[in-house]
Amino acid sequence: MSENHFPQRVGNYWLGECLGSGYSGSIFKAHHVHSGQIVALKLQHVDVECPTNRYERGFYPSLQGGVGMPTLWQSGVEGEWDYLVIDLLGTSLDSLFRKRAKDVMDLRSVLCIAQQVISRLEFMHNRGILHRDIQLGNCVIGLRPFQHIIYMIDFGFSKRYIDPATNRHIPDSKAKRDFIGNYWFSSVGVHCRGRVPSRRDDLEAVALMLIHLLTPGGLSWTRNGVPKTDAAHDRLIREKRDARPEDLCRGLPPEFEDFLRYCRRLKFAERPDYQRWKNEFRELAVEKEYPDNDAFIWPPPNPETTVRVQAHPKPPATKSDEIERLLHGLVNLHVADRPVLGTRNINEVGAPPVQAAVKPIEKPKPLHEDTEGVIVISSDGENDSQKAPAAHRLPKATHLTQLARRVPDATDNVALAKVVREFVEFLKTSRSRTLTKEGFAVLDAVYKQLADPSVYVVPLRTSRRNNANESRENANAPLDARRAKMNKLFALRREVGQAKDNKTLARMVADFGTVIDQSNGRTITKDAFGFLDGLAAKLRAMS
Ligand SMILES: Nc1ncnc2c1ncn2[C@@H]1O[C@H](COP(=O)(O)OP(=O)(O)OP(=O)(O)O)[C@@H](O)[C@H]1O
Repeated sequence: MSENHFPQRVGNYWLGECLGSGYSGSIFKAHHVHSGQIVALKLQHVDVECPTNRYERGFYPSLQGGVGMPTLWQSGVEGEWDYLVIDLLGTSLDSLFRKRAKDVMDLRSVLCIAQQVISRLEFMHNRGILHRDIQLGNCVIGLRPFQHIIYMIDFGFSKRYIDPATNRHIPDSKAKRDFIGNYWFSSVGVHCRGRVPSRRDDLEAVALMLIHLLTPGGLSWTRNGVPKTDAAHDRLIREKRDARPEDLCRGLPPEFEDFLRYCRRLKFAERPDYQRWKNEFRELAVEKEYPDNDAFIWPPPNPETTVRVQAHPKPPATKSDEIERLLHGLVNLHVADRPVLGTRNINEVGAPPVQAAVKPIEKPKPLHEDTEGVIVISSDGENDSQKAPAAHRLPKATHLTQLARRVPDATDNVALAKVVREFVEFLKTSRSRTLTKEGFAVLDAVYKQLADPSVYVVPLRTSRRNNANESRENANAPLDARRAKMNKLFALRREVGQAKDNKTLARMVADFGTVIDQSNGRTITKDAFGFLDGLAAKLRAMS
């Protein structure tokens, strides 16, 4: 349909420049004939094959008032034109990304997109609506002063997943159905297996979109453009279906693979834990020392801090990769029952281990910093002559995970003191003061080793939902909460030297973990370091 056929005026609006055209209509900048208010007007001929304006109109009222949801100012049918008048918004993420000369988006921006888009879906889903067409072109930034907010647009494929008649979730079905969504980011379940879309699929699309932004050249099945034949579409479907999360996310912070796997494990009618994933991505941002908020700032401020991942498909494994994989496998191999530290008091400690344990093998340093699986952080500090020692330039998570794995083999207090000392030294040289989940895993392992290695212990780090409640409570008395944390850490630091046995130390480690877990930002303060230093010293003294 030629642009020349569009009317000059629709409803109370004069049409201006065309902002974009989709499958069944066009969007114009428009202004109100009386008030001059500038808006976006989505125009569709009433006879189009796919009358999405008609559907969209039905969803807007339920979405009004939500952050990042465009306001619907007017809608109707005039003559042969169906129109929606909504807020004029800014550029789509797709255009922003394409206009940029870089092949990947910076991690900070991607983490902001993750948090904001998950929030938008949480809002939509809470209103009983699925988006069903999550893609970069349907996420747009606001105009000043809302340029840091990402808006969701295009509800033409949306659907209510709560049946208004029964108030129940729509049923799953195995019946053959037409595909609704987009080629790039629609979930494997919906796109490749013909499943009925539900909340989990909106979220999986977000996961794929985030991974796409961080992958040079994008997800492999997006590289040949829109498939033009059935055969090309079938090939795309096969490629998407067969792509394993670990391959798609190789070299990315583990949160992205975890998120994709989480979405794929959700049951059809299950409510996703939006808060958990917003927290995961926020905490990753804090760990990377980005600002602790989700404001989308474009272009990214300098110096831009990026993670670069290896483009897929991965190159053939080199000899050193092979060796590294083998060694890594050996670290995880449990060939004998490991001796345990057990519950002991001062008089009992120091006995030699009853049985030789598998000696932990240090993961060899990567030969090249940009070797597969290693994140290279390019920032101002990259060429800094005061670089951290090479061992600390392993991804933080990997290093801490290795430490946690070594704890069960520390079968006497001297060995345990050595691991704790290494833990403290590592945390001290790390740029971030946040205790990550891998850091908590080290604490868990130390606690277990001190208390009773033979029983399962509840992880010290609680689920994010509890934590969110906690911070809400703390929001009423943030000063008190901070003071309580400082007092507790101060007391632990002071008392660790007086502990009489390993059980007491175990209790102190548990208290320590709980205080850090419940604090805002899970920061390791000076007293926290003091406690860990004291713990290492005490263990050595008790050997
Ligand atoms: N409110 C808005 N303000 C500014 N630009 C907009 C607005 N809504 C949409 N656009 C622009 O128009 C493009 C198409 O919009 P939209 O996706 O809503 O239309 P559509 O006809 O459903 O498109 P498609 O068929 O591609 O899904 C968007 O990618 C965006 O660039």
